[in-house]
Amino acid sequence: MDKLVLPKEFIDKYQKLLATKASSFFTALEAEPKKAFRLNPLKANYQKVSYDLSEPVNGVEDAYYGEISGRDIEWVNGYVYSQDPSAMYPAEALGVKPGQKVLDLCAAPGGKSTALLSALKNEGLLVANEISASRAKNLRENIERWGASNCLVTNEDTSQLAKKFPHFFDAILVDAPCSGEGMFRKNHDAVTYWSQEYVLECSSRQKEILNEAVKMLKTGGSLLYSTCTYAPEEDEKICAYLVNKLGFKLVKTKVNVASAGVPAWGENLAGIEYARRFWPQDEIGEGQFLAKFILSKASDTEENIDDFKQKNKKRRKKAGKKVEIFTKAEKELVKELLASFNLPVSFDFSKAAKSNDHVYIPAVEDTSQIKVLNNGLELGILKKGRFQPSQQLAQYLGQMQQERVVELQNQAEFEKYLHGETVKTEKKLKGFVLVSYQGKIFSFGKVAGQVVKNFYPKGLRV
Ligand SMILES: C[S@@+](CC[C@H](N)C(=O)[O-])C[C@H]1O[C@@H](n2cnc3c(N)ncnc32)[C@H](O)[C@@H]1O
Repeated sequence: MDKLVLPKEFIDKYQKLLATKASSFFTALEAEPKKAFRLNPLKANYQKVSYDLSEPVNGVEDAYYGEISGRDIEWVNGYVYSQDPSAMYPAEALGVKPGQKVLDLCAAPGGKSTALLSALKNEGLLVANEISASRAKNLRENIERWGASNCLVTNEDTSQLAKKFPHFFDAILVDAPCSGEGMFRKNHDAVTYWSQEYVLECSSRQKEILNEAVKMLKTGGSLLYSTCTYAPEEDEKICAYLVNKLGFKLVKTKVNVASAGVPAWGENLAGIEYARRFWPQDEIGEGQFLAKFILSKASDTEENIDDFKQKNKKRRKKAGKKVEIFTKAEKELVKELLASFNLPVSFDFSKAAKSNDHVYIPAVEDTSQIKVLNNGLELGILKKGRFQPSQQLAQYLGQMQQERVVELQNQAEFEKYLHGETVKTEKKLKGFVLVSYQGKIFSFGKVAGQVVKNFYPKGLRV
């Protein structure tokens, strides 16, 4: 990588803000970035990976320092997620519990969503939203790999989402779009976007997003605000906005590493020292800021919330949701395939629905008025009287030990499969099987004779 060249305005700003500590900040920005990964506790035997697990990330469950590749079987089958170590702390600090209704408002590519899904343990709901359509596609793929069944992936504008879910969530993560100063060390090009005007622009956008987020949180619910920038305008000052304008209270989190929020940068707000700043000189990871809040009292009256709900009901009626018949014969086809595999105890086929020939178990029943990329667990597609299981189902079944599996014999076979080619098998099986490599299930295949036909999705092939 080329040498990091910081804008003069940036240097002057942090020289002033950090005074005697500035030189250690600038020196740390020239050091190597820290790399880490999280394991996926939703998968069977999830700690059986080929990586060195001797250096855990302090205070983050199932997280370790080290580098992984997007070609590794562990990545392909969702056993690991590569993440900046300091970016692991916001989801940890939110402290969600299985069964809660959680929103990740700015979710792509999904680092924090996958951590929230691990914490939810398949119970409750995660709505993972991303405003950019291309980034939302990537989010969907990462969530599919994780193998969870309780996630709604949406591609919505925050205000539209707020209309849909008034005071609905127990916990919300706002990992806000920001000026990205914390990215400078690992991506030198990120510097080119930086200016003080951009910092202020980001700060206004963050307030707009939070104005909508508050409408979706229950009274007493938790909000975790995070950025990957050091700028006080986007960090402590936004905390002051949340407390002074939106009715939040700053609270302590279980994260006790890194540095404290700086009172002088946040209008001397009570509790700002509970916020955490991850500086590169803290030697944990790249840049990150986090603060946790409780919503003391929703500013809308209960009447307003009821009014919201009524309007939503009317809209749904107006949209005249098309009911698609999922016939008994179709259900039997799906059940027949599922019967060949071990299913998690939480699996509940009674909720299965059909839409445009796709069979799925919804995480949210009514999704009218919002753009949905994936709702719950996609089981597969009905095609000409046949049922073809989905990639998400293969990843979900990877939560359990399975018997109907074809194990690929070597790296060359694995790469062939990822490329979309068929492979040979000696196993006396017929029809749909799970395909695994190094004991890790990552796809469906279909056996005919001694050949495993490739069902790894075209969009994922490499
Ligand atoms: C810091 S990134 C999120 C990283 C993600 N939480 C993770 O851990 O992988 C911020 C995201 O917010 C999205 N974004 C920008 N404006 C938004 C808005 N108004 N509402 C929701 N998301 C927005 C960006 O496209 C970007 O993907």
